[in-house]
Amino acid sequence: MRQRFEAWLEIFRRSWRLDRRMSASVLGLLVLTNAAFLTGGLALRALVNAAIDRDLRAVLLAAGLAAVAWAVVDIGFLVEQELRMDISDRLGMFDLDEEIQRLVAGIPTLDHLENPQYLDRLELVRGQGSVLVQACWALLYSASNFLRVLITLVLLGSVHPALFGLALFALPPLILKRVGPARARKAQLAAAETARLERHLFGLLTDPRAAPELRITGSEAALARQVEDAWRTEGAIETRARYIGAAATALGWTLFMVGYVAGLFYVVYLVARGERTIGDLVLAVALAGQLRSQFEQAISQTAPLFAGIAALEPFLWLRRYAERKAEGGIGGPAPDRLDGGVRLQDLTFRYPGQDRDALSGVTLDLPAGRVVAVVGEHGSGKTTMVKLLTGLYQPSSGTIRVDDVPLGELDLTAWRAACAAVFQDFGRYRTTVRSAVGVGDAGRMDDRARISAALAAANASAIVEALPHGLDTRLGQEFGGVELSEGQWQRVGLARGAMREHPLLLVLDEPTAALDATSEYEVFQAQHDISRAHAAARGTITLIVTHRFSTIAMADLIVVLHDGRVVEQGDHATLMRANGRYAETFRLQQEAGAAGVGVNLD
Ligand SMILES: Nc1ncnc2c1ncn2[C@@H]1O[C@H](COP(=O)(O)OP(=O)(O)OP(=O)(O)O)[C@@H](O)[C@H]1O
Repeated sequence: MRQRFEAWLEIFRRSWRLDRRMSASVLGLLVLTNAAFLTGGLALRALVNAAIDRDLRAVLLAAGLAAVAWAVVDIGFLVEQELRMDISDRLGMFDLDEEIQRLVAGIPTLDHLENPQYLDRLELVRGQGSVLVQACWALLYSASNFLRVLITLVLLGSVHPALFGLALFALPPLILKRVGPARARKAQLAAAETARLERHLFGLLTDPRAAPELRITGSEAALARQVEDAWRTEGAIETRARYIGAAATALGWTLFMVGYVAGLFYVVYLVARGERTIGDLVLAVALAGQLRSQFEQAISQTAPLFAGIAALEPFLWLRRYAERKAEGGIGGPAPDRLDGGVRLQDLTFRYPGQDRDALSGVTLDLPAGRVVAVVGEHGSGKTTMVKLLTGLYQPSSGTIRVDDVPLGELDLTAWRAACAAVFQDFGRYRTTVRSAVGVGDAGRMDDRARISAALAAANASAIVEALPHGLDTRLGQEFGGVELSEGQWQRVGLARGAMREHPLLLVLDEPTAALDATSEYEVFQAQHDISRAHAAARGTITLIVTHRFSTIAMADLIVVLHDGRVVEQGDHATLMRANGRYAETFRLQQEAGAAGVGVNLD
């Protein structure tokens, strides 16, 4: 509750900072319209009294005052609403939405991207900045509206104290109105996972890369049905919530109308008995009618308020989550060079929601300045090890030490800046070639000389030379650019990985899977020289993950993983002499290579 209050207060402060004049105008208009409303009510009473006394001058004066007052109420409301919307849009889009994006992008690890709680919250808060600000201002507007209701009740009470009772009948619509949004909020959260699934499946159906497989397998119709099912499930959850909300609202207003009609009948009864004047009846009819529309307005303004509350909860959750995650990222700087190396100590990691470890009790020394190859069957934990080494995930237990300093005590961002990586799921950036390569080192995105050097290191210069605008050629057919083959995309990815000069840890996770054997050999030869140069400059460790053994015989250390554990390690000659798993697969691959068949460690 306190956090919510502080969040609203913070939004007010931000509104104020964004546009003081406009914020002050909205506040001023809220005060002015209420004062005008009270004046209008009093003028109406004076008008009725003057009419009964047949005092024409007083009638004209009161009528003029009432007309001006009601005009200020109506026009003031319209202007105030416009200004409020304007602040909400500006602050929401340019400040809060940006903050949400910053929070999302600023989380230094990756595990949240697989955390359903995180993804569901993100779904609810994405692009909701304006809704949050609108809610915050709607809170003030609602307060001003209730003040107006109070003024009306005081005026009604002056006709007969029993008319105060009308306020009680206003409670049911207020209370029952909350049922709808509360239900909708729960329904949205319950349907968030289905909504994500629907978007994912729809994305697959419209993704040109998935299209060939879908067409050949003929599974588009089945996938489309799944999209439809997910959509229906999502729709059904939300529709049910809407029906319940509508029924509750209808019940609330019915109860209010019963009280309203009863109140008026009572005044009519008093007038019939001669205990009240016709003037009292006119006042009661006018004010009670206003009371109804005021309640309607006050309650309708609670809709943006509740929408804001629905977005505030995930917003605050996301903030706390990002803060907690960022805490792990504050630490010492990365070393300038590696002297000892990186040590994995009893390292265990389990993915969220999984029932088995992806890595289990791994203890391993990666000596500075060495080329280390990690091999193992599919699912043995190679990529997981890479993700832990680059700080993308936090280990479940055990430690990683960089020259004896636990990775957890280093500033994660600084450590990442000292790493360079090419992953097997490399990105296909549909931008210019310059950006697609340059993003490999954000600080040097416009350094054409560095980009050309990185392309040369990845044996990709020839690809760029053949493009119509060289480095400035746009990639990606769907954006009117040039489409690359898988192997060409992979070389661009390799060039991106080569952007950072002299990293401390260079990771190549299956970097050549899309290349033919000759290209792969060339890439590894070139990489070998680059790795040696890096090693001499900063003691860089090059970590290569691959299935093809022919390319790693030259590594200084080969680590064989099986089922998340290290089962063999040593250089090629040692492992061949040991005649274990590695030696067996190496021989099989050589024989298969001669026969043109692929063999992995599986
Ligand atoms: N994001 C994830 N969520 C849950 N489990 C995962 C995730 N990524 C990998 N795993 C599981 O962790 C284990 C290790 O996976 P990892 O990707 O590290 O294997 P790998 O050796 O790199 O495999 P490959 O050679 O196929 O790339 C596997 O059992 C895999 O199913």
